Amino acid sequence: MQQDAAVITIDGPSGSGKGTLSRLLAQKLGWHFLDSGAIYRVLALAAIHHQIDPEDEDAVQPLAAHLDVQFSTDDDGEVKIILEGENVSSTIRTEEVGAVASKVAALPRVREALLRRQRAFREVPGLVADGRDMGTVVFPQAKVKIFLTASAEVRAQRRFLQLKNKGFDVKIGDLLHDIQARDERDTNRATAPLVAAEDALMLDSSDKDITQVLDEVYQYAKSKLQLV
Ligand SMILES: Nc1ncnc2c1ncn2[C@@H]1O[C@H](COP(=O)(O)OP(=O)(O)OP(=O)(O)O)[C@@H](O)[C@H]1O
Ligand SMILES: Nc1ccn([C@H]2C[C@H](O)[C@@H](COP(=O)(O)O)O2)c(=O)n1
Repeated sequence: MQQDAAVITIDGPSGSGKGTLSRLLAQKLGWHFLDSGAIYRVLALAAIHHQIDPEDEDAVQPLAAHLDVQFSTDDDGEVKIILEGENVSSTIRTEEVGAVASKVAALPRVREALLRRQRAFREVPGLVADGRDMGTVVFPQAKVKIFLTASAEVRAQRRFLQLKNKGFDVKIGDLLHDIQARDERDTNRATAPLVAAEDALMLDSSDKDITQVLDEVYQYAKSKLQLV
């Protein structure tokens, strides 16, 4: 039953490695995976396509409530995202879409409209949920909560390598500026700000590679959930 499914939440700022960690952890456990940032990014792209002002709550709320999006996972574990019939899996990953996502995400009625959609990902045997408010708002009853951080400079460097490898022409100074602006907006918004849940394990990944982070979180989750 959906309500019986265990949940592990992984929250933190942009580029801290939440997505990478959550995907690997879900694979290791054989659990489902929710990339909640992708939902906000898809909504941002829909707003761009429909020429809707991302700060106009009255216009964005109905778009969020009726968002025509499907998520599917292929045999290699790759997630495919279809918005209004179009494959947007890579388009949503640009910094431009990320910045608009951060604006639509600041609107309280938009967040409310997306709650049920996110909670529907909770299925047996379990869910690893990645975002900003997974442990505080969406799944406050989760037994395992992680708040993953890294310095802004380390996150900008990681994003630089990631985007370079994808063939994007980017400057590290611009990326650092974007990351700091996004941190500021995500942390200081009134509704569901980026903040660690009181019962979250705080983990700074600045000096750890992803294998170390995964191992630490896996051991912690195993002991909290009493998995063998
Ligand atoms: N511990 C780590 N050490 C080095 N690189 C890492 C580490 N964790 C993640 N990365 C790399 O950093 C980049 C950003 O990671 P990722 O996309 O997982 O971050 P994120 O927190 O999900 O960001 P966003 O919230 O913006 O989606 C990726 O290229 C990833 O491979
Ligand atoms: N649970 C969430 C997930 C994401 N957001 C917002 C904040 C981010 O700036 C933007 C894009 O997220 P990313 O893909 O970079 O993780 O979406 C949020 O407010 N709450």
